[in-house]
Amino acid sequence: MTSLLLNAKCLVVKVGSSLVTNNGAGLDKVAIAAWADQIARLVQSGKQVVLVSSGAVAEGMQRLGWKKRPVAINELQAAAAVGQMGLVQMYETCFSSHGLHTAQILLTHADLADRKRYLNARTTLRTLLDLGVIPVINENDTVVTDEIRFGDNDTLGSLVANLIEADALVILTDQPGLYSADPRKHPDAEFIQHETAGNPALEKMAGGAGTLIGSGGMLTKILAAKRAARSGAHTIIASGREPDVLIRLAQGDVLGTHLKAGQVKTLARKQWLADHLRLAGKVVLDDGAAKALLEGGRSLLPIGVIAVEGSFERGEVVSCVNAEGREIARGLVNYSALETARILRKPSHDIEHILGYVDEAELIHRDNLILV
Ligand SMILES: Nc1ncnc2c1ncn2[C@@H]1O[C@H](COP(=O)(O)OP(=O)(O)O)[C@@H](O)[C@H]1O
Ligand SMILES: N[C@@H](CCC(=O)OP(=O)(O)O)C(=O)O
Repeated sequence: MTSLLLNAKCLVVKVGSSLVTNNGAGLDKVAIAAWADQIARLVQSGKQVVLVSSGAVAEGMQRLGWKKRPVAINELQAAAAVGQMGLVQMYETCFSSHGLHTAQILLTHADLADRKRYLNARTTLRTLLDLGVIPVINENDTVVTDEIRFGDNDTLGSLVANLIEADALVILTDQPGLYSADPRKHPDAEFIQHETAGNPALEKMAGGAGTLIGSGGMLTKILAAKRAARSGAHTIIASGREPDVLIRLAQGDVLGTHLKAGQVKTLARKQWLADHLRLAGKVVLDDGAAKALLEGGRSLLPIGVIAVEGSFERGEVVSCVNAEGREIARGLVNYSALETARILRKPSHDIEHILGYVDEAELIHRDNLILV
């Protein structure tokens, strides 16, 4: 068995807060220099690497002399703004000693939910990679609030892997990988070396964050692997403290937990639809429409919709639920919630008569729809 990184050309490497900041003690210069050194060697060997780094809040707290993580969102945002300066300074210094440029990219959920901004981010990232620059990504903590933030960078890492259609996502953390239970609480837990990403059994093994510095714990890593697998990316969860971990993985050594992407790759546009973490609204389908989507691969017509919820606009992503309320698909709507409420249960040839105009015969075209 060889490492899933052996043949990967384009990778996303994510490093967690506890690693980057030495458990909140301040930026770990030695560790950061070691990852930069490894990434530089990977780039020199022809690979493309995007770095997703946490640690802004923890480093900001350290710089401001705050002992306790604040609860107030404005204080967290202030800490992130201070800490992000330290993070990028450190990465720039470390990578420039290898003759490599770095680029700071701060993303929010809204950036990836908006199709134009999503495509802009993708083009910029690809351009940077083609130029041999190392993009250093974090969430734009200063402008996001609790309801709209990714929160943990595992999720962000998987969305970035999907965005650039990376071959692998490497999540470096403070444990050697995934165990059958949190090893901090269950020292006898078994190590998981190989699994298929998306196996529901993994979610039961994974617990929350191990320290007050990290967020999300193993569960967000397992869910990130499931998400990344949809675009064909394998995930490796490994210890960032293991010497030369990235190099050894790239040479074929099996370190950490390898979560293989089992499923067929979803088209990039459909992947973008699936990656929406928050949806603008809901349409409830009758049984016939649900069947047409699930079994016939058909578009959703207004006649198959029995109710509408939320206040979405044309072009937003909505959830399609069956009569029992279970989500079966999601897609880009051609009509707003108000318009949909007026044309639901009606045949498409009546749309013009009801609304005074017609955009499309379908409420959601099958090219803009993904089953979930
Ligand atoms: N099944 C598990 N296997 C390994 N670690 C686990 C498991 N469940 C929970 N954890 C915890 O997840 C922690 C890593 O996640 P987290 O604290 O969020 O770190 P990071 O900042 O690297 O994202 C570990 O320190 C560990 O205590
Ligand atoms: N964007 C935040 C990261 C949030 C976080 O704690 O993520 P992680 O440690 O990767 O679980 C920061 O830079 O502080």
